[in-house]
Amino acid sequence: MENDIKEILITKEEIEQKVSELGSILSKEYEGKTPLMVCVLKGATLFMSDLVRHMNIHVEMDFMAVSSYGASTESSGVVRILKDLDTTIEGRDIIIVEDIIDSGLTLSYLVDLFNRRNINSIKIVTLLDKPHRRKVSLTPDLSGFVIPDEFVVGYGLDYNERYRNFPYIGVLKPEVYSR
Ligand SMILES: O=P(O)(O)OC[C@H]1O[C@H](OP(=O)(O)OP(=O)(O)O)[C@H](O)[C@@H]1O
Ligand code: HPA
Ligand SMILES: [Mg+2]
Repeated sequence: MENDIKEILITKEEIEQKVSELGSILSKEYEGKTPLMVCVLKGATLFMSDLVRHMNIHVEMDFMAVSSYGASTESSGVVRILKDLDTTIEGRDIIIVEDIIDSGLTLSYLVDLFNRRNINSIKIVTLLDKPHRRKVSLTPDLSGFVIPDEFVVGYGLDYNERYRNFPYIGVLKPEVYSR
């Protein structure tokens, strides 16, 4: 299983340190407010669950499932909503929590959707940003690591639903997805 990884890009310790920093920044930015943290399933689950434990303000959590990759390393370009929010978001301060922004298609779709629903504010926090592959212009408000144009897995990120449980971010060997 670990043989499928070409190199470790970000270690477990580096992730822990960064997530703690991001949690502190968000706690200060949202002091006195109760933001609604929206986790984009499934990739962002590990990041979200660690991030909220580094926030010392009240937060609410909700989950949205969208999918555009399937069993591929390229976005299909078609974003499908598989599960919508349970919470009414009118008037809320929304923090969208993502594991990675790649083409930007998933998030630009979600941001457009939220902006049509009378919210108070919206910010994007992502653990990883892969800016070289953007197909739409989109900049996160807060990002953990800018990474090169390689397909990565681990800490929530998958290839064909596997590798999400790896504690680090690793580059997948190309032969894994070309075989
Ligand atoms: O910027 P983009 O090119 O849109 O790519 C980023 C999105 O792709 C991945 O999700 P995916 O659709 O693979 O679903 P998953 O989170 O369940 O793996 C990832 O978790 C982001 O949500
Ligand atoms: O590099 C990636 N890895 C896993 N899932 C992804 N979804 C967009 N980019 C990636
Ligand atoms: Mg995926």
